[in-house]
Amino acid sequence: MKNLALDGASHALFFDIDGTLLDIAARPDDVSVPAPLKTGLQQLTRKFGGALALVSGRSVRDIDRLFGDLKPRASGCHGGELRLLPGGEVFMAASGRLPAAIMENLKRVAASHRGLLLEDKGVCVAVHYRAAPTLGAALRYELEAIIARSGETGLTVLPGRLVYEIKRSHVDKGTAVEAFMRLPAFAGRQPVFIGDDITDIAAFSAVKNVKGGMAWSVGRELAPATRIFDDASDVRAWIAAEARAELQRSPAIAPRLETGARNARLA
Ligand SMILES: O=P(O)(O)OC[C@H]1O[C@H](O[C@H]2O[C@H](CO)[C@@H](O)[C@H](O)[C@H]2O)[C@H](O)[C@@H](O)[C@@H]1O
Repeated sequence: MKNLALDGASHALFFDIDGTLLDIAARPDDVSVPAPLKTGLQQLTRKFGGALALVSGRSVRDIDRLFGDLKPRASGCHGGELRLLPGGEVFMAASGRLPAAIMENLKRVAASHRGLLLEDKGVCVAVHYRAAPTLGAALRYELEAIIARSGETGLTVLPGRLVYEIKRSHVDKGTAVEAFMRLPAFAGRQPVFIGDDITDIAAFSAVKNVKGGMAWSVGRELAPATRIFDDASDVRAWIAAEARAELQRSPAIAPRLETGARNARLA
């Protein structure tokens, strides 16, 4: 078991979701969230004084669909959405949905090639090509041409795991981490970001800009992160061990998810 020696009083924890907390699946809706992961995150939220957030490319709405009652502090759409308080309001850090003309073109492209999947997440959009991996380079070219032809500035095509994300350029996972670090629950703590993908690099850089901040990658070296975990199950095992240690430290805390979510909201 990994002994990473984090201190609940002085660190803050940020987790990417797909490939970090959850195993990669064929389609976005095929992932499953093991119940022990939810209770583990709930215990860690308590241990770290509420200084824990999920920072994802998924929308916050989708995060809540997956994690149910947990409703953690979260950023969705690669920094485009922010929920700064557990169970609180979701703020749009990016300016609204993508223009209708761009959406139409993205839908046309997705429909014209077998194996492409368009995921409309509101302030960002994903075009998945996991089922058509050979399309990667041509698809990127086509998506960038759509953005360029639209005349719309401030949009980026961000490559991820067999996916291209179309998002506003002024937000990313790094700006999301910075927003959380300004909150009282996080301020003065040393942030740790755990992620597996190149879309996490902005967040890795953001935590490394804070004195004592640490960037930990999953499954591969991803500078400026250090590879710590082998895969998502390794991350989940570490969370479970940390959660067990926290339960032993304060056994009076009821492990039921509902209770934990309420406690997290108070943190
Ligand atoms: O930033 P993350 O929390 O890691 O989210 C990144 C994207 O994850 C999802 O797509 C990826 O995972 C799918 C399920 O395993 C997989 O089928 C797909 O190929 C991956 O790209 C999600 O659908 C996206 O919206 C997220 O941006």
